[in-house]
Amino acid sequence: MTYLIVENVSKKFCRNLKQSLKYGVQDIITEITGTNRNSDKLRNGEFWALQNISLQLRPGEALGLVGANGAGKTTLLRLISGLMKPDTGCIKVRGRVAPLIALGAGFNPILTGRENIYANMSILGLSTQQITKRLKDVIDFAEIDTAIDAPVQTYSSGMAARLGFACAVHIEPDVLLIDEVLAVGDIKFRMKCYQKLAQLREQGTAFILVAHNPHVVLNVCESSIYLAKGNIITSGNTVDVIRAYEDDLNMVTYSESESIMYLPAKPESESMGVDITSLCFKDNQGEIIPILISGQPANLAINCQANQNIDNLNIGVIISALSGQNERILYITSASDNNLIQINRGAVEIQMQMPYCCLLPGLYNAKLYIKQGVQSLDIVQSFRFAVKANQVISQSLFYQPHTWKVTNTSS
Ligand SMILES: Nc1ncnc2c1ncn2[C@@H]1O[C@H](COP(=O)(O)OP(=O)(O)OP(=O)(O)O)[C@@H](O)[C@H]1O
Repeated sequence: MTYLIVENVSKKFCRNLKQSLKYGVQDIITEITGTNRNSDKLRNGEFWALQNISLQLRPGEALGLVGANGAGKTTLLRLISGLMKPDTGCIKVRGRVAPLIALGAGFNPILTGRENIYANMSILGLSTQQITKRLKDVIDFAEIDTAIDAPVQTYSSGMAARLGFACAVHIEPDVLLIDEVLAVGDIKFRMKCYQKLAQLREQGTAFILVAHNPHVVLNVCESSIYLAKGNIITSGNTVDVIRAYEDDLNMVTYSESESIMYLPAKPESESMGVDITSLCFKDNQGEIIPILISGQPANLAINCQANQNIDNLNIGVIISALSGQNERILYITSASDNNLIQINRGAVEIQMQMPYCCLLPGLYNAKLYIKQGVQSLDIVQSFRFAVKANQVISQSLFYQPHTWKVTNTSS
């Protein structure tokens, strides 16, 4: 049995409002008159928000939908929920579909929470009697208490979101469409939502979960689809799909030509005796590594030109993540390693050798300095590099190289 079949579905939009309205009127006329709409062709100013999308959903199945902003995820959920019609292809749904697209957005602000429960759940297909029977469970789940008889416009966004989620899950849908909504609410309520979803799943509810955060999809869905610019890039096992998505996310702003950074030669008057000439990562064989791999060796090669023999050098490396909050991840100095460095006149390569790169997949920035005591001799503010993984490790904060060992301890 299948709850949902999406077959070769495409949807086009037009960004120009005036043109879009004109096309809308044209479409209505051709639909009424039954003439050929040519809906598989783009008209001037139109673009495909989704193209030839096919998927199936069986009872109890959880499908993750990942992709960058504008990939078409919400559009797909809107089509499945019946809020929009596809331009080509067809969507077959068996049973009741509950869209949780924008939690609380469907509420009427001047109606009370209780009135909104009736309005919302009846739109989703329940009779007044059925709603009355479930009312207490919905209010309890949403933890709204006495505020249930106050207008929804007096609710905090968290309260409205909780009420929206409570309504959707208590209609006991066959297919639940969830768009990013699990990101709302406090941790306690989020845990409750996950438990409720697991319970619904056991009862046979299937769902599609859209999330920007790959952790959420990895935790909940066995299979996933990665959408980009309206097309399916990969589908199948969530672990493989998330790996492909994360690799693309990390590489999108990084080109391998950045893997070695050359620094312009300084005029003699500006040199402090030692100048950094290039930076790159190398493997243990001395080959340049264009992209680091979590868990594999990586040696930061700092090439310098020294115009004299110098000793007592302190090399500092500060690594921060370019994704996220730009927080500092690593701060290594040769001085704190009790390893003040001595170099001879001429060209020299200093390596900061890491037997394992413990960084997670992502884009990073390294800041480097060479100091002698408090005197700064050279500094590089920004050397960008990328890290990827050979396995999915995004549920961790860093990569810990490890092996497993079993010892039989029975005598
Ligand atoms: N009603 C509309 N009219 C015109 N363009 C639209 C309309 N709705 C969506 N789009 C466009 O279609 C594309 C897909 O949008 P959609 O909202 O489905 O992406 P998304 O993957 O859900 O993105 P996000 O992660 O930012 O929510 C985008 O380029 C968007 O600007």
